[in-house]
Amino acid sequence: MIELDVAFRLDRGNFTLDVAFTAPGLGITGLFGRSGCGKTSILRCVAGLERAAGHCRLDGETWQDDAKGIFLKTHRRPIGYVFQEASLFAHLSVRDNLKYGMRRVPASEHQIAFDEVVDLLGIRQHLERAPSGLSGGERQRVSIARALLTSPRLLLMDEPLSALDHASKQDILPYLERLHDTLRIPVLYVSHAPDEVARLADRIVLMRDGQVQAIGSATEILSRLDLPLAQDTEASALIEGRVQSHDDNYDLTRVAIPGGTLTVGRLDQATESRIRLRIHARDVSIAIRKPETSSILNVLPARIVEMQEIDRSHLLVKLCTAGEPHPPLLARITRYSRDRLKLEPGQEVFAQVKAVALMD
Ligand SMILES: Nc1ncnc2c1ncn2[C@@H]1O[C@H](COP(=O)(O)OP(=O)(O)OP(=O)(O)O)[C@@H](O)[C@H]1O
Repeated sequence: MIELDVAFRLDRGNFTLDVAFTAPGLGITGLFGRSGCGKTSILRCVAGLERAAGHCRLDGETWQDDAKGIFLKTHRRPIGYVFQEASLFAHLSVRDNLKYGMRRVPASEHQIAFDEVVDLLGIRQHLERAPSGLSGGERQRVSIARALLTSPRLLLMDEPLSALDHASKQDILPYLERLHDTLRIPVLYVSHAPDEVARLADRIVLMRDGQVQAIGSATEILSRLDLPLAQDTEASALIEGRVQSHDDNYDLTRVAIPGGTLTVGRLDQATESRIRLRIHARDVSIAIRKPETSSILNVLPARIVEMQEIDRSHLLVKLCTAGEPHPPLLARITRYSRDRLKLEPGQEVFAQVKAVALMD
């Protein structure tokens, strides 16, 4: 199993980066934290653009090891780097920008074909255009394609969506998800947007003041009440499911999840497809008896694991659903409701889920 293994220590006067973590060789590892906590510094150290003390290995290949006096220069590390702003050559067409990336590696080492990348990122119709004529989102897709065409063994993405407006972000996210599903290249993805991390990351490294505050699967980190992602207004839980059936009459889809079924607006996915759903805390309410007369379709038996007040009127409730492996759900309710329903940890309740979003 390919694995990224890093340990960096970097002193910059009033900022010290001191981190050590491993990331799996597949999927997206989100580096998440406030501005200035050291996310970009980690990417720069992995890329060899910054020289911290420590080590950096990918799949047993050492890019840096101070103990052994090893430090590979950036151009010798098989990485693709995508920045906030697309940095394309203005005088070259999109096609030539892409070819430029490809030429950086010998043909024998090409892992991904030109056409595959072009189609994956949906940029075929732009190939002969100049970068200046593209929208921000299109330019960023070209930058990602260019990075991929260098056949990297690790893709570093530093807030690739932060310079885009909301519509362009929504436009590009499905492409990033496709990359995730299609390519077997691990990605280190820096973001300070909880929404983006929840949508894309499999694993989250949560940073604070130059250190790793927590690390774990996205499901776990998103639902930990002691961590900032759960405190956010976008707080949500991820749940894995399987498309069970489609209801043509009502245009709905039934999704089997551990311990129950969710009925959602019709999904394009074929039956038996594995999918990831996101359920916002604000869309979950709690009932102590099974509601029989509600318009809400999704009612799941669950148990209260933990509760935490988030302000004077609201609290977050962490629930676990009935079936193995008991995926967590978050519910944002009022303190008043907690007192009225006399809710407490350990109690068996029903979670009413008002809305569910498909992640991939
Ligand atoms: N070249 C530099 N010289 C000195 N200090 C720097 C340099 N680059 C960054 N810093 C400082 O190091 C700290 C970490 O910066 P870094 O860019 O890694 O944070 P970040 O989490 O990526 O922030 P952001 O989300 O704003 O990009 C900050 O306090 C920053 O001011």
